[in-house]
Amino acid sequence: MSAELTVGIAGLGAIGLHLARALDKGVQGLRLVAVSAKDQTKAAANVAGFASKPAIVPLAQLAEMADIVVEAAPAAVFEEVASSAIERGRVFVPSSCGALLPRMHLVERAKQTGARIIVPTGALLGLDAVRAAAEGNVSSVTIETRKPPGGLVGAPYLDQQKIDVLAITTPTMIFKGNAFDAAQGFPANVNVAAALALAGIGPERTMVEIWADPAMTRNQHTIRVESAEVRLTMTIENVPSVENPRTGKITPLSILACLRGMTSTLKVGS
Ligand SMILES: NC(=O)C1=CN([C@@H]2O[C@H](COP(=O)(O)OP(=O)(O)OC[C@H]3O[C@@H](n4cnc5c(N)ncnc54)[C@H](O)[C@@H]3O)[C@@H](O)[C@H]2O)C=CC1
Ligand SMILES: O=C([O-])CC(=O)C(=O)O
Repeated sequence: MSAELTVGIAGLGAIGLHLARALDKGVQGLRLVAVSAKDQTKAAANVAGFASKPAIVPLAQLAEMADIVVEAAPAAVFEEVASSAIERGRVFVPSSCGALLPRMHLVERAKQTGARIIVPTGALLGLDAVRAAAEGNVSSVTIETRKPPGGLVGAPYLDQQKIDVLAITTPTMIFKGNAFDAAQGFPANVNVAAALALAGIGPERTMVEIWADPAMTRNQHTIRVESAEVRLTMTIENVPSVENPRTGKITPLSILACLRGMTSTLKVGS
């Protein structure tokens, strides 16, 4: 491994811009070299004060410049970012990991090109423990997500079911099903369910409940795992980002910790 790994970031929103700023402040062994954005002028203004300005390039060019490509863009452009990184044998770090579930051929392709796909814990917690449990005999994995209604706005499932989420006045379960269907119906809201499914027993067997709760001020996720060896119950309460209330502020921090773990001498947690 070279002494320094270069990083490219697709998307400069709630996740990407925070991560870019943190990398620019200096992280041992990592150097931000390129970013992609929908609005180039805004992106140029965003990186204008950086100590080391990254190049602003089209999505597919990130993989030409960076060892690690972090995807932090809408799920609609996931495939373009993922494919270019995987074809070049890069380390691909997806935020929109719900978009990976129907594209597991990318994992097969990565085996051929030598790329790695590293799904960060993101807005969730405890995926180290879930992965450990999954080495044994797991009988069930569930996640219950509760968000303020504003954190669910725009989900295709709500349109299909004609649910006006902003009209909800009491805690209401708006979805119950498996992680695969949850990711399809809520592509910008429950990437956490996809990450949990990938860490544990897969998207068909991982069960998801999504609640719209007007009393909530945080995005809350509770994981429950039952296995022959262990019982896990874990809750995270995420402060929503100002830029995007669907996204918890912990997410760019989690990705930063994930990247740091790729170069650090001491790495804690498996
Ligand atoms: N894995 C996890 O735990 C979490 C995943 N997410 C997901 O991560 C992704 C990013 O989330 P946020 O940063 O909150 O979204 P955001 O909406 O704040 O930022 C996305 C950025 O991508 C930009 N963008 C749009 N089209 C683009 C294009 N063609 N090329 C380059 N940039 C483009 C937008 O202008 C925006 O600045 C979303 O898919 C979100 O659902 C969000 C929270 C947690
Ligand atoms: O999973 C997601 O896409 C986002 C989320 O719930 C959070 O940030 O709490």
